[in-house]
Amino acid sequence: MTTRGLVIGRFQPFHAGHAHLVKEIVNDVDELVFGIGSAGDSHTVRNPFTAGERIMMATKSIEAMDIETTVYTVPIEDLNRNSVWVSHVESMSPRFDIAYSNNPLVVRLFTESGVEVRQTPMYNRDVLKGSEIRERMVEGEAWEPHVPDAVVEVIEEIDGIQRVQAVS
Ligand SMILES: Nc1ncnc2c1ncn2[C@@H]1O[C@H](COP(=O)(O)OP(=O)(O)OP(=O)(O)O)[C@@H](O)[C@H]1O
Ligand SMILES: NC(=O)c1ccc[n+]([C@@H]2O[C@H](COP(=O)(O)O)[C@@H](O)[C@H]2O)c1
Repeated sequence: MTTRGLVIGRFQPFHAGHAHLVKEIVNDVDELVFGIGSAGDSHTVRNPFTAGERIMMATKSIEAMDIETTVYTVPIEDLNRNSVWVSHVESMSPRFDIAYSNNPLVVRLFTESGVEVRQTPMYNRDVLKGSEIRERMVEGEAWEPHVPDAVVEVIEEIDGIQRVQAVS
């Protein structure tokens, strides 16, 4: 039977740590659901990019990684009710067997719902962190080495740096 994993994060933006994460998970599963969380949010300091923009970043970056695994990208909006969030995620996603996250609330909600959760190692977390990369964009410091080339291209296409600076 096909084993399918779900990973959920905001990916604001998709960075090199996320690329490591995807490589790690696809060693484990036959198919991956890539959940874009807080999908309704954009144009804020914490969530500058729209769900569509994040889908482009993730899809193009994962495509360039040349992996065999089928990846489904699914946008998932927040819900102001943690107790039913897992059902909400399940209603938006292909069926999955394992959820991958290091977020304590996400781990708790899936575990309480009886879903197996696996945690994965963090790589070079000093720099490979969305908040750090967004800060570098605001300050005009080098952020490009820390994201896949495809993300640099998408951010250029959408004039993303100007937006991140404007909403900061
Ligand atoms: N450097 C990293 N190496 C490996 N996994 C990572 C790394 N950074 C984040 N992750 C994982 O990616 C998933 C999604 O994370 P998220 O989108 O919150 O990224 P983030 O870098 O923590 O962003 P932010 O600083 O905006 O919260 C989480 O499961 C997290 O554990
Ligand atoms: N009640 C809810 O809507 C709820 C609960 C837990 C996680 N989430 C979302 O899951 C995602 C988790 O990703 P991060 O690990 O990047 O924070 C976020 O988008 C977060 O908003 C939403």
